[in-house]
Amino acid sequence: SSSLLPLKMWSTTDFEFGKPLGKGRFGAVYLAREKNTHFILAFKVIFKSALEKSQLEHQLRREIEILSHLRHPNILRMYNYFHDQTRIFLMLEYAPKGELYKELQKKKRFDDTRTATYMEEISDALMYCHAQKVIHRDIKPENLLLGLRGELKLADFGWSVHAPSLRRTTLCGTTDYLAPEMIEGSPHNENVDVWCVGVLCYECLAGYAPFEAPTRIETFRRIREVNLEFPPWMSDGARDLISKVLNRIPSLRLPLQEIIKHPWVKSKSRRILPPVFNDLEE
Ligand SMILES: CC(=O)N[C@H]1CCN(c2c(Cl)cnc3[nH]c(-c4cn(C)nc4C)nc23)C1
Repeated sequence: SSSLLPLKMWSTTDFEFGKPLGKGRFGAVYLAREKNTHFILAFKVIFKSALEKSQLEHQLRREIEILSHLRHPNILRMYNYFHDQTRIFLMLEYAPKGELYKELQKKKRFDDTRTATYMEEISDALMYCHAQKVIHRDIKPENLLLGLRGELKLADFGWSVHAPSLRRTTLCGTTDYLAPEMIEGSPHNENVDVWCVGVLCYECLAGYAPFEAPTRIETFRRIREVNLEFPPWMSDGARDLISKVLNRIPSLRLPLQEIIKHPWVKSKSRRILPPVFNDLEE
């Protein structure tokens, strides 16, 4: 059986590299193709020198440890990883339809069917993460990719690689998705993820984030007060779901299991699951 074979040690010579898909502080993500099988994947290259300067080695180790065990149709897969003298290489699933936030910028806003489908997909992915004791997956449109059938792929693994056009140019990244308990610095649990699902649902349907404000301080105040106003085009079903998820008290937020069963999600979602097939190392 394949378990008797020594685990294949990959190297860059096994691949042909294509265009950069995104660039970041630590390196870049390239399109790549395995030479023998022509298998297409995304290669994240991280420079050890940049990593050492930022003391993020432990975070990268933790992220690699977590990601290598997560297998879910709506979580971007990490097939393997290896390193050479100067760089670390993460072999990642390639998401052919790119980044959700670019799609949102293009379409301005999504309809109920598309948004409810995303809500079912991301809730299922997060239920799977929470079952593996993995929380706080920095959910925001920049960290969500789209698979072959347009399905959501949670692509977060610690620090985001920004494609050439940065979306939110605020200093420390977007504040729109921070949960109240994160702003107050109180301990956060997996319910921060549930809050982000509510913010994402609103942003997909409205075309802008629910607590957006000219300054970060005002955004923080709107978050703490859960100052929610819905655009006229937002359906009652969506307003009901968002109001039950965006609760200031983490434990009172509608749990993921209930989001998936919510009448608006049940009636509007058109989720399709990809067929399971053998992937790179099997
Ligand atoms: C948060 C983050 O990692 N952002 C980006 C950088 C490239 N990366 C990708 C990763 Cl890690 C995986 N698959 C991707 N597919 C694409 C992409 C496809 N199109 C048509 N356009 C793009 C862009 N990008 C990726 C994710």
